[in-house]
Order: sequence, then structure tokens, then C-alpha cells
Amino acid sequence: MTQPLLGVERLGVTYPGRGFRRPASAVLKEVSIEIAHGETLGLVGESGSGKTTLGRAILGLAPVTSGRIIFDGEDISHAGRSERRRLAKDLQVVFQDPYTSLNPAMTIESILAEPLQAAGAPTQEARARIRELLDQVGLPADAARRLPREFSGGQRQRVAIARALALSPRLIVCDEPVSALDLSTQARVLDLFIEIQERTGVAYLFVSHDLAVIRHISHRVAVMYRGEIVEQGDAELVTSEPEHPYTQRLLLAAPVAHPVRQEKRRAERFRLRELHREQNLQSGALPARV
Ligand SMILES: Nc1ncnc2c1ncn2[C@@H]1O[C@H](COP(=O)(O)OP(=O)(O)OP(=O)(O)O)[C@@H](O)[C@H]1O
Repeated sequence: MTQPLLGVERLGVTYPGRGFRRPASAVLKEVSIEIAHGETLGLVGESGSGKTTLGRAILGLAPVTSGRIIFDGEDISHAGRSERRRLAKDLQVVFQDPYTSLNPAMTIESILAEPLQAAGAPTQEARARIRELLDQVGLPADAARRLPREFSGGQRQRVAIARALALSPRLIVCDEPVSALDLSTQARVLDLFIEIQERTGVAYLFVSHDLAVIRHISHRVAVMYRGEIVEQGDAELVTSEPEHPYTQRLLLAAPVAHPVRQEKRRAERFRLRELHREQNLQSGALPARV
């Protein structure tokens, strides 16, 4: 049986309180999601619903109070520092704000060299890989010598994507990676994410509050409301015929959809959906509408 790349099972996250004025609050309640190899699960919900916290818990940055996170068959819910260092090769992140996520004093080359050096890559190899990464994200080779401030928001986000790709991860948590960009740049960066996935087979947990963005990029969608997943299933279905009243409200408020995807992408989505269905049938846990 094919096991999912990531399985989050009844996850609970409670941040510790700070005395009477700020009591401990359960931010995630019994959250369960799965991501297959090469798949994009879009995570949508309003501000404060817990999307970032779920991404952070997967990355080991938020306290897991109940449930489990299984990555490639391994329980990583309480992974220590050295395990996290090892996991960094397979599990990466792209944050929302390309203006703060890149060190302004470092050249693009040093930014991209960091993960490669940490993984022990020899200098020549690292240089070649940096050239390859810049090419992959559509930046010129001479970008390596420049500083982040010399680039636009969209270009900086390309650098952040290149950094996440450096060690060929299998899953990238993308936390609102296009919300700081203008609409036409958003579309180009979203297409870059899709193109990279088609080329490398990387999977994404793609967090956004914008249903149109989620619809454009995802194979499947999970909808989060007040720390719970209220609906999940095939992206096309959830974003056109939602079952939960909250998703219906989101859809009413959503702007016009992005242009229709190419046939190739549809075929790929179909293949992944079938794979997922098969997987769930075999495990006897067929989630709604998948
Ligand atoms: N470190 C923390 N300590 C205590 N509470 C926190 C912490 N981080 C987040 N929260 C709370 O957890 C809840 C969920 O926040 P989270 O950032 O995960 O939501 P979100 O859906 O990603 O929202 P946004 O789209 O605004 O980023 C919020 O009520 C927030 O105040």
C-alpha cells in the first residue's frame, strides 16, 4: 500500500497561557490531513483560524499537545534538534514575506549556499547547484552576486523558493507565499510553484486565505475554521460546490477564479486523485469527497 508522504492525525496544539489575563488556548483541535507524494494540499481559512500554526507544528515550531505527525512513515511529532536537522533536507518552508525572510546583508549566493554548506556540500558543487537553482526559478546567473534589496518582491520570493529547493526536499510548507505580491506577480509565482512540482515531484502544503489562489494551485483543499478542519476534498469540488456553510461563505466572498489550468495539469490532478482514492480505500479511511 502506498503510504502518504505526510499524515497529520488528530493533532492538537495549545499554546501555554500567560497567567489569568492570557489563559492557555487550544489553537488546533483534532486536525487530520494527509498529503501524497507530489501532491498539493491547499489549506484555506480566515485569519486566526490556525493555518500557520498547523504549518509550524509540522516544521517543529509549535507545541504538539495531542495527536501525531507522521512524515514518510516516521513519527516526527516530538522530533528533537538533531532529528529536525536531518529532516530539514526533506522538509522545507517558504514564508509570506520575501522582504523579511532574506538576510539583507547577504548576497543571493551566500543565502543559497547556507543550506548546501550545512549539508556538507563542497564549494564547487555548491556553486554549480546555485547556478542550477537560479535557473530553475527563472533568475539570471548574475543574481548570485547581488543583494536582496536589488530585487522586486516577486524576484525575492523566487530566491526564497530557490533556497527551499536547495536540498531537493519532498515537502515544502508554503505559508501565504504570494499574499505580499501584486496580482500579476502572484500568478507568475504560482505557476512557478506548479512547474517546479511537475519537474521535481515535490509536495506542498499551501496555506492561503485566498480561495482563488488555493483553487489555482491545489489538487485537494482542506478548509480550516476556528482550529478545526471543517471540510476537505478534491479542489475542484470543494471550491465549486462546498458542503460546509463556512466554505460556502468563503466562496461567496472569493474573487473571480484564475484562468483555467492546462489539460496536462488536469490529467495530473486526476492521477493523484485516483492514487489518493486507492490509498484511502485500502486503508478503509475514505475521507469525504475524495
Ligand atoms: N506563539 C503563540 N502564542 C499564543 N497564541 C498564538 C501564537 N501563535 C498564534 N497564536 C494564536 O493562534 C491562533 C491561530 O493563529 P495562526 O497564525 O495559526 O492563524 P492563521 O490562520 O495562520 O492566521 P493568519 O492568516 O492571520 O496568519 C490565533 O488566535 C493566534 O492569536
